[in-house]
Amino acid sequence: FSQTLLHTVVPPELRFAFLKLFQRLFNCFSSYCYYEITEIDGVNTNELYNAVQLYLSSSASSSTAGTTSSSNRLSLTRGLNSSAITFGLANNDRLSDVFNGVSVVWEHNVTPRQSQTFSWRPLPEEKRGFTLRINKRDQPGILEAYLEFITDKANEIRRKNQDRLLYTNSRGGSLDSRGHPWESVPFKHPSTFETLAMDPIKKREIMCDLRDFADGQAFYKRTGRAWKRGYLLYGPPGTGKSSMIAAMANFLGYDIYDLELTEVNTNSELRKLLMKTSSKSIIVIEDIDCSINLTNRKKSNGTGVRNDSVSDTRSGSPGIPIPGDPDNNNGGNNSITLSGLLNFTDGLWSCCGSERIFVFTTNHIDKLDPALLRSGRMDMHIHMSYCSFPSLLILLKTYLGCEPGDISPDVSSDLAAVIDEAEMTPADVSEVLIKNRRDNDKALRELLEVLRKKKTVNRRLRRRRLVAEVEDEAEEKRALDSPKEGGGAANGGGDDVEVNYKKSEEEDNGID
Ligand SMILES: Nc1ncnc2c1ncn2[C@@H]1O[C@H](COP(=O)(O)OP(=O)(O)OP(=O)(O)O)[C@@H](O)[C@H]1O
Ligand SMILES: [Mg+2]
Repeated sequence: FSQTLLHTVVPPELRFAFLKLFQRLFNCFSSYCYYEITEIDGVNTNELYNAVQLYLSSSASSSTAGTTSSSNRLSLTRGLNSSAITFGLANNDRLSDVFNGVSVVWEHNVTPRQSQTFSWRPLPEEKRGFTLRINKRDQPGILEAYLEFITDKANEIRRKNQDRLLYTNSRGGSLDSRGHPWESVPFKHPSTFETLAMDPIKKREIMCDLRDFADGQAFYKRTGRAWKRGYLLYGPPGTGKSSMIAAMANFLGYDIYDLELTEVNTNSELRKLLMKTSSKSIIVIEDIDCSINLTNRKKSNGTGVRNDSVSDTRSGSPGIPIPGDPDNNNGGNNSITLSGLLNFTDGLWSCCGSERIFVFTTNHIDKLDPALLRSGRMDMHIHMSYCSFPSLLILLKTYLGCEPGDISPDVSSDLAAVIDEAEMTPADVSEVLIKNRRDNDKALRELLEVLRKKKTVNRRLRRRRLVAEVEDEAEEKRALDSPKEGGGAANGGGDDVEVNYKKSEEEDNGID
């Protein structure tokens, strides 16, 4: 009641001035420094807040030496489908900690947000933050080292926690009440580099590359490069591109942001999504050739409809994000373009975090714009191929528990003889193995049979294609040899040019 009375009687300006004066007096006489770490810092999520929360939750749960909570009340949370339980400080609870012999106090503050008359986006209903209290005489030496310690510790906890997060932008560009455009679920894909069937040498190369990247903070700083790396995975469906991404995430302990480009309407929306990704993450765009008209680098028609016409393609100089390009700072109506995507991976905005991996996948590398493929943009092109003999050995081991020594030499050489020509994907091979996993001999017999059949079919198809090609060539030759009919040369010259132009464009696109 007294508070309501105070609010109604005392004008807000006076109340504010009084509060400020009181704070100044308090600061003069207090022997402590206070640091506020709020959950949202302007537009961005404050990574330090998350780190502190993780650090304190582990301290609170294990009640390590030196850490004491002022009350026995802790909040417990377990996310949907998550296997980890997180301890947290309850609202407005305190916890004291000791670092390098200096004691500090943390307080978790949750206050209801003042109702606002206007806001650009819905804000969370409450303001959350931690207050760190350090004695003024200890503050100069300890603060920086302590915060660094907390950040490292939080990263370690995150890594130990087996649950990675998988984020999607299925809501399009709209934000939730905490200002996040991404929705997350615990990521539990069991694929690892051990279970991934591919050439072992190539696999080792990729693993070393990933390890070098994760440990390369000093290298990237020294060379003046942004701490990010791009991988392009290409190959037919079912060769393990998505499994490879999961294996990468499990190997490095990174979260995955699965970016659905068709849900993003404008380049600025794309940029906002990028800004809201955290470091130590893999940003994935699957089937990039299907998600966007990647040859269209021109301004779209402004209706939000993508312009797929041939006449609009291949404009602009490839490879360079165009400064001042209307696409890059559009008013909100333009649909997403290639230059927007290139800026996303490569422009200045792509460096608004660090330690990030971009992975694009495609079934048709020949359909991609050279701008996307140029070196420095996608650092490594990884071909996921049909099942080879070394890949088959990995599948036999994971699905049947068969070591190479367990397979009879005859069967082994029979398999080796047909596997390449059969052109079967690891997904197809694993289907046969799963079906017969109770009986290894039967599985191998059936697999051999399927591979042989597939090899025969492939040979027949290849022969038919060859005959058709020879016939086409002969027909073309006949057409060139025979004299031109009618007087169409003067009139139809332009058409000839048009046809030739289209043909060369098809060739450019890599249609073989
Ligand atoms: N190289 C591989 N090693 C192990 N398993 C594989 C491999 N490739 C495919 N598989 C199996 O096949 C299934 C499908 O593979 P995956 O989704 O990774 O293929 P993809 O290349 O991403 O296909 P798409 O191009 O259709 O997206 C996986 O669940 C996995 O079990
Ligand atoms: Mg896939």
